[in-house]
Amino acid sequence: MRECIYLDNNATTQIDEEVLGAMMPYLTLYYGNPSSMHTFGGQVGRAVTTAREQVASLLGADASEIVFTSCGTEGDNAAIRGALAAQPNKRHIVTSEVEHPAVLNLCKNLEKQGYTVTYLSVNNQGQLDLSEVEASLTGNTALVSIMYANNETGVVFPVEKVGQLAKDYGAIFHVDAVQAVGKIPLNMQTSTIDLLTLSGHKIHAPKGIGALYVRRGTRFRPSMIGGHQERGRRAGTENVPGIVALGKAAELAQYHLANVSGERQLRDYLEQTILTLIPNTVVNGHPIQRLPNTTNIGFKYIEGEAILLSLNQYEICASSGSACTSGSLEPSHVLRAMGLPYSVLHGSIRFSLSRYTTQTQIDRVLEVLPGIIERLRALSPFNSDDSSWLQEQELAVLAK
Ligand SMILES: Cc1ncc(COP(=O)(O)O)c(C=O)c1O
Ligand code: FES
Repeated sequence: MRECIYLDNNATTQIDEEVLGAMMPYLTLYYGNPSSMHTFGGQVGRAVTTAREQVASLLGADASEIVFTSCGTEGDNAAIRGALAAQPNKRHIVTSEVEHPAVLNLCKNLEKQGYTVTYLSVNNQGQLDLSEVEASLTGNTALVSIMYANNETGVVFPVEKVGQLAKDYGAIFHVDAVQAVGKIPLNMQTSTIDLLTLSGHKIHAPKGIGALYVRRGTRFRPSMIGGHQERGRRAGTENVPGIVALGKAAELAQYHLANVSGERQLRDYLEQTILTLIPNTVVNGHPIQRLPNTTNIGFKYIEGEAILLSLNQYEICASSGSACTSGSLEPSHVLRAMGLPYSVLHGSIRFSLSRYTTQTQIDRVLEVLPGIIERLRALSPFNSDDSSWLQEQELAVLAK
């Protein structure tokens, strides 16, 4: 297996060694079913209880409010479908144009089933307009679903202000916090959030495990029907090793939250040096209201995919847009919603750091990147905003 300088942590993260150590015995020795009556199963049940407490503690929630799921996508689906099913007479949903496909495509699907969906716009720094949020709400709004932080730009939404508005109109408030958990301190005790999604593989646990926070008293119907697991909120024999891993990852995330300033400093150093060394570069997203680990940079007049391939030759992993849309060569829906010009839309790269990122790694990126950009720009068919080809492309994007 090849190793790389891994700056794609918003796509997925390395499993922490302690997390792996914690889950291993539950793949081998302790294979009992947590619902079994015998002691062998019972000890496994206790491990699930501990993990539930660890996840609850990271969120400032009660353990009874945590439902384990298979991933962030399942959490988003369960939250949205569960909140809608519990309020069959309300047929309106409010979300944003920049959500992850787990929310966006589900909402598009729900429109076909007769729901009306308002997709809130963002400005050119990726921010919501609170007056637009308020204007969108009605007594028929069943649910407001917005992300805490954007996976592509790292822009953080004013979640509590949106939640307050949702409450004023009697709507259930769901937050996709897949990118925020472990990067921003969260406390459900003082929050307006009713339902919150998180995913293990973004916080150094394995893929295939996640959790949904369901505030006590929230109207919610389960999507997965079967046994009594997760207090009837998500049937199916528990993914015990995954759950134990998520619990440990949550405990470690809570510990590391105190040190995110180191990550932020490295991110700022990377970003500032790129902006200084390389002409015609811009940061996409609000400069301050952003996750500490993410920078999305537009390198004007070149294709992001070409930059990625060149970085890959130096064993540097970054990304353009989100993992699930990259490969399609369609410009990112998030950057498009921000109304960025064509030259930036196509030449944007996301670097996302983790607690494992080192100064040496960032220095290596800064050593090779200016040369890559210079070479690619020399080959580019358009290298200024006045090129007629570029102007045609701008018009084509606007027409879409
Ligand atoms: C904001 C956001 N929501 C949801 C998901 C989906 O999570 P999972 O990959 O665990 O299904 C992701 C992962 O890319 C994400 O970034
Ligand atoms: S599934 Fe990860 S970015 Fe979309």
